[in-house]
Amino acid sequence: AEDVNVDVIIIGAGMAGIAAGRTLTEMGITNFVILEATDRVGGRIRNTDFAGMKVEMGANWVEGVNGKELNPVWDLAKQVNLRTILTDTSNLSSNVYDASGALPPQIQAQAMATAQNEYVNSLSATLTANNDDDVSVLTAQRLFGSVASTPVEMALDYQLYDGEFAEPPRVTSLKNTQPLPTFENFGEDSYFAADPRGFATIIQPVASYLKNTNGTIEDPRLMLNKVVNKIAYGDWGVSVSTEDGATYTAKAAIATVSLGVLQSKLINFEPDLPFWKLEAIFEFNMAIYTKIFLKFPSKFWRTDPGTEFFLYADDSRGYYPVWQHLEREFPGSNIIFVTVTDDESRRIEQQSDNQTLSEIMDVLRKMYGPTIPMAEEILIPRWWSNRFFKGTFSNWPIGVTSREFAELQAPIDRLYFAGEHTSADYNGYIHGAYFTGIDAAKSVATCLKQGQCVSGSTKQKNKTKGKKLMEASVCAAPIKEELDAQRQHWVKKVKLVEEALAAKCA
Ligand SMILES: Cc1cc2nc3c(=O)[nH]c(=O)nc-3n(C[C@H](O)[C@H](O)[C@H](O)COP(=O)(O)OP(=O)(O)OC[C@H]3O[C@@H](n4cnc5c(N)ncnc54)[C@H](O)[C@@H]3O)c2cc1C
Repeated sequence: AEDVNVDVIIIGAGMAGIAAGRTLTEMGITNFVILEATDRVGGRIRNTDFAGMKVEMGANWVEGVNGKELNPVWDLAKQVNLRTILTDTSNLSSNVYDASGALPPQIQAQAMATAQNEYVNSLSATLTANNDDDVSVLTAQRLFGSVASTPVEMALDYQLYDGEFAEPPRVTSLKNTQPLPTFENFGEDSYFAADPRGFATIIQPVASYLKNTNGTIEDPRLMLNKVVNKIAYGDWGVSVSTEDGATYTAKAAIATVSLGVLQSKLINFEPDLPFWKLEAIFEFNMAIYTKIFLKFPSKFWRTDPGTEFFLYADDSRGYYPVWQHLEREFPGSNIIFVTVTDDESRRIEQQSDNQTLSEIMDVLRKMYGPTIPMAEEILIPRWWSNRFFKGTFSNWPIGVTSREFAELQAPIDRLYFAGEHTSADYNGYIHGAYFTGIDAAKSVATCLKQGQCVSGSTKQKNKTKGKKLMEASVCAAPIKEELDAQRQHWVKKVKLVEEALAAKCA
């Protein structure tokens, strides 16, 4: 088996990993390898053939455009002349359906959703200004007295929150998502990538240091089909093993694998990651967002201006709720897609495509009547089942403080972490991944070139209790005593209740 020694190992060739390699190069470090599990560069930005077109199974939008700062992803899109279409959801309320067909414009429901969004933002600002504890988005909705309850309200609410974070308002942190830095800093607009070369073309300019003389990404340092299954680390450096039996040793490594992968057992860390790191990894959420594409022989949906998005308001929140046609992107293609998230994504990933198709046809017949044609093709991405992703993007849940988030980002010895889930302001997005790759590479360069290496937790010292619990076996005497004492306490209480009842019934 191979045994390679380099300065730095980058794990993962998504946006974060490729950006990290560019920054290392700019800082004079060129002796590195990029180990990528799949056979391609791009990670969660990936298109595929569908019904003679190219559709994006992963990231689709440049989110946050036309604002006070330039989104670096928009800059990249401009550099490669990416074909994009401005997304417009302003007309959504006139395009709502329920089980009995099209509904009249839902002006009131949409006005409520918009007003609520503003209220929720200002509450978040107040909490942050007063340094108050975080609450969930749902808590804010309850305070406002406007929890979505009818099917139409739920569909609009779903589009607004789950449609962005892929998890419901009851899960999502208010302080860390409302307002969202992506739209605050880069602008309110989003552009939908519809380019036959694929959205991943935006990585081309970032990867120029990996290009051969023909301009294709090909470099001996970029190693595809290399599945990392072990990372040994210490203040001496890192040693990374792959499933094919090779070992790579380096002064430092940058792991850009997704949060879902970190939460899985794919990579074995040696020594085990410290408790504070595990806690941060397991507290944060890997959400699931699934776009299901359908090809029809003919159109039965509206295509007049402003009808790109349409909603299905089912009694069950999140049941095939958000629809989009691709008539503007690919005229005459007769392709639409529906977005589901979270538990629905998990359910759908586990059943057959035919089962999903039949559920979808039932919904569409309710929306448009029984005579619509049958779909000819269906495409269901399965990001959650894929061991190299285990979900689609991270969502900041209620309960994770910024200090705990810093633990998610923090390096341990010479092992650094990057990837979308480590971006405090832009987690979940391509631009988040991009910034974290650059930042991690800068930290590594500072460590290797100037000997200034940071490591560890910001609250490691406060964490000794949890750490002790983790380290000690449950059978260790002191813990067993504590559990026994607790059990005794409850046994006593139950006895009291039993006695009281017995006396009453006697
Ligand atoms: C369905 C979907 C929709 C999205 N929509 C948008 C959107 O519209 N706009 C937006 O900005 N963002 C969107 N995102 C999020 C965006 O795609 C990600 O934030 C970003 O691409 C993540 O980049 P990354 O480099 O952090 O991670 P990744 O792209 O996941 O890169 C990590 C790489 O590590 C590799 N890897 C994993 N395990 C191993 C291992 N053991 N050994 C070696 N390599 C390994 C993976 O194969 C992958 O290539 C979406 C994502 C999905 C999936």
